[in-house]
Amino acid sequence: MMDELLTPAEMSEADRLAIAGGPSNGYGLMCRAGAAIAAAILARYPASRHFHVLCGPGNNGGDGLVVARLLADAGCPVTAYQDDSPRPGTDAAMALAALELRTRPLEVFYAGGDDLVVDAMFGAGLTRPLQGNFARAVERANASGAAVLAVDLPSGLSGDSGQVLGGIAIRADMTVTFFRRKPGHLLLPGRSLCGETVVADIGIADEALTTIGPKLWQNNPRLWQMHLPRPTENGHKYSRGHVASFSGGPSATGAARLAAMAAARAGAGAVTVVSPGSAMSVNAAHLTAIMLRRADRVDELADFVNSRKVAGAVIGPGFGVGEHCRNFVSALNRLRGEEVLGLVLDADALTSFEEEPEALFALLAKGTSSVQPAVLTPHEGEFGRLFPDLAGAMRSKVERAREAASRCTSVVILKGPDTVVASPDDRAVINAHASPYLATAGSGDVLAGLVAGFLAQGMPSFEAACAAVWIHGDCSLRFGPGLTADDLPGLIPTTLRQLVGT
Ligand SMILES: NC(=O)C1=CN([C@@H]2O[C@H](COP(=O)(O)OP(=O)(O)OC[C@H]3O[C@@H](n4cnc5c(N)ncnc54)[C@H](O)[C@@H]3O)[C@@H](O)[C@H]2O)[C@@H](O)CC1
Ligand SMILES: [K+]
Repeated sequence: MMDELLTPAEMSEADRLAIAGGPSNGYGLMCRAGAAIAAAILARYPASRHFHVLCGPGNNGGDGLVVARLLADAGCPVTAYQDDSPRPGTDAAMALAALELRTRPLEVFYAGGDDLVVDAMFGAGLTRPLQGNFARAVERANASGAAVLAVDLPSGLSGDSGQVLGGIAIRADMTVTFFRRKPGHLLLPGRSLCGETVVADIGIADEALTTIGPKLWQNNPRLWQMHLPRPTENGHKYSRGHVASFSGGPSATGAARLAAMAAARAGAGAVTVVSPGSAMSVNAAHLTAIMLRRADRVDELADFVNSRKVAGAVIGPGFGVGEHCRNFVSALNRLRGEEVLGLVLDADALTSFEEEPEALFALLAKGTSSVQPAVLTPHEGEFGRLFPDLAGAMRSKVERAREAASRCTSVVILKGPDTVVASPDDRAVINAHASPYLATAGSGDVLAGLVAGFLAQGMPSFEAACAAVWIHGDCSLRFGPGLTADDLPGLIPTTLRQLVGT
């Protein structure tokens, strides 16, 4: 499985373990890294007019020096640029000694549109914003019109957070990294600066992962496919999970119906829209396969959940912000682990606790180890209301989601073009499987319903959340332009069929 993501610190630990285990030493690994890059260049950009290799002072620069040597050996017109020679005794110093070309200072670098630029200035070791000749080289490379291939990471980009340190970074067409991807390859804006990312095998054995124990993955069906619900021959509708989706008032009913339809398409055997009396007729006019039940008060809600064996609930989309919402969330949470198996809180159910997030966290922490955690599905705005100190880009999106999941003892789906799913047990995924067309009104309601549909069928919360995010994204990729949230539920079966068969 290649889905593990390693932070730069974990990657240097993998390097260390590989070197300790042999047979390659550090210089050997560097030569393999350089060879993988040179092979990618000759395969993808063989007709470049000139090859410019920009080298930094560390091992990333060392990889570049190996690339320059191999390209020169292959008869390519190549220039290597480096300002400060690597420290004596380092692997990069060995790479420089083996290079028969004389390096040029970075300030003379200039590329034309038919050239190839190899960015080997900084990789995992970037610690501060690019300045001086490095920053100017980045500007010239980005403005050149030449194809750009980044070694390990585009220089200027943090491999940890996917953020650009100091506002300037290489914009690559292709990035070749080693052993496993890093979070910065998937988180934005990093992902868009990497271009196509290729992972090269440089001889680091997978056993290194056993020691490192990474808990972050790229979201992929391999992580959760085995948990997807499959109906049994003798199942009946309630044994396939009954989902309740909570409607707002007469002018805010559509979101609950979208969530309800998604839950049904996820395979829940029965789905009910629970509606205030004032919106019963509006909901009734739009529902067929989905059932309808009135509940204005907490006791009506509890009665319904208990008598109809509700196994999953989604509340928040269009529900309305305020005390009534807080009371319903509290009531559902009390039933969690007793009758309601899985609870999804979205939109207004999150915003309703804006003034007192700790009250929500205290509610959600009540679970025993046998109770599945609730699932919260905030976008950045809602996230900022519940976790104001974690808002903004100062910390990596993965760290922020993990901290939030731990605080609220729940699985957190921090939505966006680089959605992160984090579990209170520290597992997390980054999702890159989605189309930008998914940014459309109501799409989050469908996601929340999908999660509830899977939870109601007994899927564990983290796996249910990861599956819902990926499947939601897959639907958007298959539909493309013109996608509306109404289209999404109808697209779910084709994706599910590919994952679970017929
Ligand atoms: N044995 C290994 O560890 C291997 C490492 N590899 C390469 O090594 C790279 C990591 O090497 P390093 O740890 O040496 O890190 P880098 O080569 O990314 O940079 C390290 C140096 O740059 C300095 N620096 C950081 N930010 C700077 C800035 N903005 N301006 C000026 N100087 C700055 C640091 O103080 C340090 O001296 C990987 O990205 C990969 O390309 C590969 O060769 C595979 C094997
Ligand atoms: K680089």
